[in-house]
Amino acid sequence: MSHHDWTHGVYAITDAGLLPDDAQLFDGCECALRGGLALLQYRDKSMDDVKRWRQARTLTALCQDYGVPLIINDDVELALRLRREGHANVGLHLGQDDGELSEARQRLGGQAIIGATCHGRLELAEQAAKAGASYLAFGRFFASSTKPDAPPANLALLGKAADFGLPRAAIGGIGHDNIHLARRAGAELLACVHAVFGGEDIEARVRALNRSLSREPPLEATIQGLSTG
Ligand SMILES: Cc1ncc(COP(=O)(O)OP(=O)(O)O)c(N)n1
Ligand SMILES: Cc1ncsc1CCOP(=O)(O)O
Ligand SMILES: [Mg+2]
Repeated sequence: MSHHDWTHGVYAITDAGLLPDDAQLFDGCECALRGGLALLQYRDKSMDDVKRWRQARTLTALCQDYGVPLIINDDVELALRLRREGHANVGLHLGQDDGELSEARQRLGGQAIIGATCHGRLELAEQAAKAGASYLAFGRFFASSTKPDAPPANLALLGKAADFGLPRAAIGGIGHDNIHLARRAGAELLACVHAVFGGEDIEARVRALNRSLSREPPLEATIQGLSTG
């Protein structure tokens, strides 16, 4: 677990429409993990607490096998319950309407990974950084079939967000054709639903995304290379 670098790479997010039952969810996530993930997020908007607990618990154990953190979307109570069971690899993602980040930080402790949605707004990123966020998520950058009405954001924002000193996640329509653009603009984490889970051979899809990323080093590495080389 400790050697895993969660701050760079593909950040896969589950979708209950694309992975409609336990078997498809667990199998799809295992394939994605085999392809190489920085982070996996469990995103399920249902009110079915029994299902959510069962699925999140199994995904936690699966992620542990691969040394990858599991991020719970929206639900601090679920994340807390898993951490209290001893799953130190569980984190949380909070949007602007999902509760106070500072309170979640207090409850989950200093070690938990907590991400924050900042849409296209640097002032939200500043607030989230001050409240104890571990990473800042920006977007949507491209058209998204998963969340078409998410507020749009401009890629130039990612460069401006470097000063917060936290990993930047890009989300919204990220896929094979544009992942390099989000990386080049500064995103360390490339968050995808459809590009990972929206087709056959999930492992191959993640491997292809990783190959695109390896051809496009992080912005800071490029700048450092230019200044030293
Ligand atoms: C990595 C990442 N970034 C943004 C979001 C969106 O969070 P939110 O605005 O709360 O919207 P929902 O996902 O809850 O619909 C995310 N989940 N993950
Ligand atoms: C949850 C969320 N928030 C902004 S866009 C989005 C959905 C991302 O899904 P996709 O990668 O399929 O566009
Ligand atoms: Mg949310």
